[in-house]
Amino acid sequence: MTHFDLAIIGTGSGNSLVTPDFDDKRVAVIEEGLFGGTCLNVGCIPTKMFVYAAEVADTIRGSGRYGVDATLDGVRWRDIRDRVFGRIDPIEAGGREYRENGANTTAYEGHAEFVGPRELRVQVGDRVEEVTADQVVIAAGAHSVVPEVISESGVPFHTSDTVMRIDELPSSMVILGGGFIASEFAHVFSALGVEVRIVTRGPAMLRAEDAEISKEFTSLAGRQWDVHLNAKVIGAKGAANEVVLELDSGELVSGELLLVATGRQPNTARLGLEKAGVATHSDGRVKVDEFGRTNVEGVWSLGDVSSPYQLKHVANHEARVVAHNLTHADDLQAFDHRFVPSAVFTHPQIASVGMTEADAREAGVDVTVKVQKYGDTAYGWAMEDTTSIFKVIADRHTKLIVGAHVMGPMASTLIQPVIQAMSFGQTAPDVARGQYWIHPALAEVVENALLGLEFD
Ligand SMILES: Cc1cc2nc3c(=O)[nH]c(=O)nc-3n(C[C@H](O)[C@H](O)[C@H](O)COP(=O)(O)OP(=O)(O)OC[C@H]3O[C@@H](n4cnc5c(N)ncnc54)[C@H](O)[C@@H]3O)c2cc1C
Ligand SMILES: NC(=O)c1ccc[n+]([C@@H]2O[C@H](COP(=O)([O-])OP(=O)(O)OC[C@H]3O[C@@H](n4cnc5c(N)ncnc54)[C@H](O)[C@@H]3O)[C@@H](O)[C@H]2O)c1
Repeated sequence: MTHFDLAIIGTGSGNSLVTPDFDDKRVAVIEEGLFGGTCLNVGCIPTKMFVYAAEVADTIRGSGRYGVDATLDGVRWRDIRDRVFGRIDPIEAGGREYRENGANTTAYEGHAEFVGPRELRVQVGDRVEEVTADQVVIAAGAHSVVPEVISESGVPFHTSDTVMRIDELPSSMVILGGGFIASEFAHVFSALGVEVRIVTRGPAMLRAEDAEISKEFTSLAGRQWDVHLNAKVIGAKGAANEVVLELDSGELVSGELLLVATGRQPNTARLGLEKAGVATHSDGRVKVDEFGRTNVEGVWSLGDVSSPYQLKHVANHEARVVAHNLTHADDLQAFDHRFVPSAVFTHPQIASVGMTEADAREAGVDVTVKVQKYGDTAYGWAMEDTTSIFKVIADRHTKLIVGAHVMGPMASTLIQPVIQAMSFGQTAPDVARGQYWIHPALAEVVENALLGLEFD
C-alpha cells in the first residue's frame, strides 16, 4: 500500500490538477487509457482538425459561386488522418512520460476502483496496486452509449473513439444519433466524399438547441444528408462492408460503415463508488456541491463524470476550481455555471449561450428577440450568404442579454462578445454602442443583432 497526498483518477482535465502547490507533495496519477483523455485523443481536438480539412474541401467545391473555378481532385484520407494523429499521438506519449518521470508524480497505468473512502485498488496489467491518499479526485470522464439493439446484434460498428482512425473512407456511412457527434461527423465525412445517412429517434437534429436553430439546421441537414427522423431501430444486420438498420417504419437504411453517436454516459459504473460511499445522481453522475466536493470527506470530482455539461471548457474550468480548493480549505471557490456556451462544428456551424427563447419565456422573462441574417450585412454579401442567422434574446426591462443562438460560418467565434457581455453583466445597448465594431467585418452581424433588440 502506498500513501499519497493526492490521487487523481483520469488524466483528461484531471491531469492539470498537479499544480505547483503540489511540488513538495506526492501525487498518484491513474490512467487506464490514453494520457490526456477524451478531448486530446478522441474528442475536441482531432475532430476539429478533421473539420478544418472538411471545410477546405467544401470551400473548393463552393468556389464557383464567387467566379473562381476550381475542382476538388480528391482527398487523401490517410494523409488527413495522419496529419491529425501525427500531431496528437506524440503529445499523448509526452504527457505519459512526463507523469511517469515526474519528480512528485507516480503514474499508475491501469483501472482504479475504490475499496474504501480514500483507498483505491489499481489493476496495472497482472499486478494489483493499493493506493491511499489524503485527497482523491474523480476525473474519470464519460464513454459512448451503444443501444442494445446494436450491441446485441453483433454488427460491426464504430464510435467516435475509433472512427477517426479507419484506414479507408467508406463509400457510405450510417450515423445513428442526431446530436453533437452525429452532426460533426456527418459534416466531416460528407465533405470528404462519403454518402451520409442519419438515423435519429427525435423529431429534429440538435434538439437541445433553440427551436428555431434546431428547425433550420434540420432542414439544411436534410439537404446535405439522407436524414431519418423519429426513427426507432428495431434490428441491425450485416457484416464487414455493409450494415443494414431496420426501422420501425419498415424502412431499411444501409451503409458500408455504422457510426453510433447516441450520447455519452459518465464512467461511474466500474469505480466501486459504493465501497467509498460516494453518492451519484440517477443518470450515473457523481454528486458534487458547487466546490466540487462529493459527500465523502476528501473526495472530489469534476468534468464529464460529474458535471451537468459534457464540454471541455467546463471540465477545464472545474479543474481550475478544484485545483484551488484542494489546497485552500478555508477559501473555497465555487463552479461558475451561469453562462456556459457551446458550439457544434458541423455545417453550418452552430453556437449558443444562455437560455433558448422558449426557456426564457417559460422563466417569465419579458423577452425582446432579434434574428439577424448574416446576408443583411456587408460581409454576408461578400459571402453570398442566404441561410445564416444570429439570434439574440434579451430582457426588455433590464436590457441584459439572456441568450444567443447562432447558425453560420464562424458561429463559435462570433458569439464570444455576447458571452463576454453576459458574463460581465453588460447591457445589449452598451455592448452595441459602447465600442467600435470593425467595418465591414463579420462581427457587424453581432452589432446589428444587438441594435435590433427593442427595449422599454
Ligand atoms: C468526438 C467528441 C468531440 C468532442 N468535441 C468537443 C468540442 O469540440 N468542444 C468541447 O468543449 N467538448 C467536446 N467534447 C467533449 C469533451 O471531450 C469532454 O467534455 C472532455 O474531454 C471531458 O474531460 P474530462 O477530463 O472530464 O474526461 P476525459 O477527458 O474523458 O478523461 C477521463 C480519463 O479518465 C480515464 N479513466 C476513466 N475511468 C478510469 C478508471 N476507473 N481508472 C483509471 N482511469 C480512468 C479515462 O481513460 C480518461 O482518459 C467532445 C467529445 C467527443 C467524444
Ligand atoms: N463541439 C462540442 O462541444 C462537442 C462535440 C461532440 C461531443 N460533445 C459532447 O459529447 C456529448 C455526447 O455527444 P452525442 O452526440 O453522443 O450526444 P447528444 O446527446 O448530443 O446526442 C445524442 C443523439 O442520439 C439520439 N439517440 C439517442 N438514443 C438513440 C437511439 N437509440 N436511436 C436513435 N437515436 C438515438 C438522440 O436523440 C440525440 O439526437 C454531447 O452532448 C456534448 O456535450 C461536444
